[in-house]
Amino acid sequence: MSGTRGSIPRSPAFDDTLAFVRSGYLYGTRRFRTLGADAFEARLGGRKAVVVHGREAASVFYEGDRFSRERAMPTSVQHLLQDEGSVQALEGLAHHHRKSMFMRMLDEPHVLRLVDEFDLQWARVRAEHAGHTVPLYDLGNLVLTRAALAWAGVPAGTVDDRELAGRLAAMVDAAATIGAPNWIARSRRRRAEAWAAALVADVRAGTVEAGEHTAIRMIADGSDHHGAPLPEEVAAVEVLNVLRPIVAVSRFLVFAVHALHTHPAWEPVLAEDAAAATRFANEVRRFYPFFPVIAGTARRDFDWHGRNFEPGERVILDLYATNHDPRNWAEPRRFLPERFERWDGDPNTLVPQGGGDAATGHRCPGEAATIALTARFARLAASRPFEVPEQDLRISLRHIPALPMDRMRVTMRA
Ligand code: HEM
Repeated sequence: MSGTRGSIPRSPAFDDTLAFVRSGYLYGTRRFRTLGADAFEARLGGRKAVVVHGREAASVFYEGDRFSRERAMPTSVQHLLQDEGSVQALEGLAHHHRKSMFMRMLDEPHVLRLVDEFDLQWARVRAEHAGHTVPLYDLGNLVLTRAALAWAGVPAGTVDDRELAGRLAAMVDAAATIGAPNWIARSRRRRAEAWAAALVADVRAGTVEAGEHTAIRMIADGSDHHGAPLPEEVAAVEVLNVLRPIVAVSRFLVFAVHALHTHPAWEPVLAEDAAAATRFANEVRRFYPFFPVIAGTARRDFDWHGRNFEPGERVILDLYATNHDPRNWAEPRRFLPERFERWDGDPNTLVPQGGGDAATGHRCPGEAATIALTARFARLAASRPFEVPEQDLRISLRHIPALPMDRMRVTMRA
C-alpha cells in the first residue's frame, strides 16, 4: 500500500452532513469552489469520504472496476432504490452477466416499443383528464406506470396501476428522507416486492402468460452466471428495478415542460425536428437536478490525484457538479440544447445516469429509454395539449430529489 496521502484538501467542517442537507445539490459545487480543488475529503453521515467531480473523476469512478456499491450509500437510500441482490449490488462476472440481461431488455427495439406504449397511455390519460388542472408529475407517474406494465408484459387488470404508480414514485421521492417518511416508503416497497415475487412465480408456473421478449419473461427466465435460476426474491427486486426507474422518468417529463415553458422559442423547433428533441432531452438531463451524487467503495488499492486509495474507502462522485462543470460545459447554468450539436459524446461529462460504459460498468442501462421518452414527450408538449396555469415554477436545489414547487400543474385541453 504505497503512494502518498493528503494531497486532496479536507473540508473545513468536522462533519459535512449538515452542510449537505443545507446546500442540497450545491453542496459539492460550493466546497470545490472554496477549496479550489476537484476533490476533497469530508465526513458525511458519520463516515469519511472523498468527494470528487469532473470528467476525469467520473472515468476513475466508473471505469476499471475500481468501485463497488457495497455499504456506500446509507441503507435508507439503498433499500428504496436498489436493494440486496440487485444488479447494482453485484460485481465482476456476476454483475456482467446480470447486466447483459438489462442491456438486452433495454435495447433499441424494446425502447421503441416502450415509447409506443407511452404514446397510447398518454392519449388515454389526456382524454381522462380533459378540462382538468392536475400536477403533471402525478400524471406522468400514472402514464409511465401503465406504459411500463404493458411494455414489461404484465397482463392488464392484475394490479391496481394507480396504487402501484404511487408506490414506485415514493421509492424515489422518499430516498433522501430519514425516519417516518422513509419507513413508510420502505413498507410500501415491500408490498410492491411481494406483488412482483408473486408475478414472477405465476409466470414461471405458466399461470400468467408473458410474451417471449417481454421484461417479465426475461427476468422470470433469468439465471445467474453459473446458470442457476434467479431466486424469486431477486427476480422480484429486478422487476422493480425496471418498473421504478421508468416511472422516475416522470421528473424529466416535468423538467422538459418547465424548460419549454421558460424557453418557448423551442416549441416550433421541437414540433418540426426529432433530432432537436433528442438534443433538448439531453440538455434537460444535464441541466436539471435529479440524483445529486453516487457513492462507491474502493474494491482495491489504486492511486489518483497523487493520493493512494485503499480498499474499503468511500468515494462520492458529484453527478450534479460534473453535469455543470465549466471545464466541459460552456455557460453551464444556461439551458442551451444547441450545445449538443457539437458534443463529442464523451461518456464521462454528461453523467445524470452515471459514466463509463453501461455494458461493463454500473452506468444506467435505461439511458436510451430515458432520452427517447423525454424527447417524445417534449415533442408532444410542444404541440400544446395543455396550458400551464399561473403557479410557483421555482425549483429548490436544497430539496432532493427536486421538482418545481407546484409539481408543474397543467390544464388539459378538451
Ligand atoms: C429517470 C431517469 C433515470 C435516472 C436519473 C437514472 C439514474 C441512474 C444512475 C445515476 C445509475 C448509476 C448508479 C451507480 O453508479 O451505481 C443508474 C443505474 C441503473 N439504472 Fe438508471 N436511471 C434512470 C432511468 C432508468 C431506467 C429507465 C431504467 C430501466 C428501465 C434504469 C435502470 C437502472 C439499473 C438497473 C441500474 C443499475 C446498473 C448497474 O448497477 O449496473 N434506470 N441509473
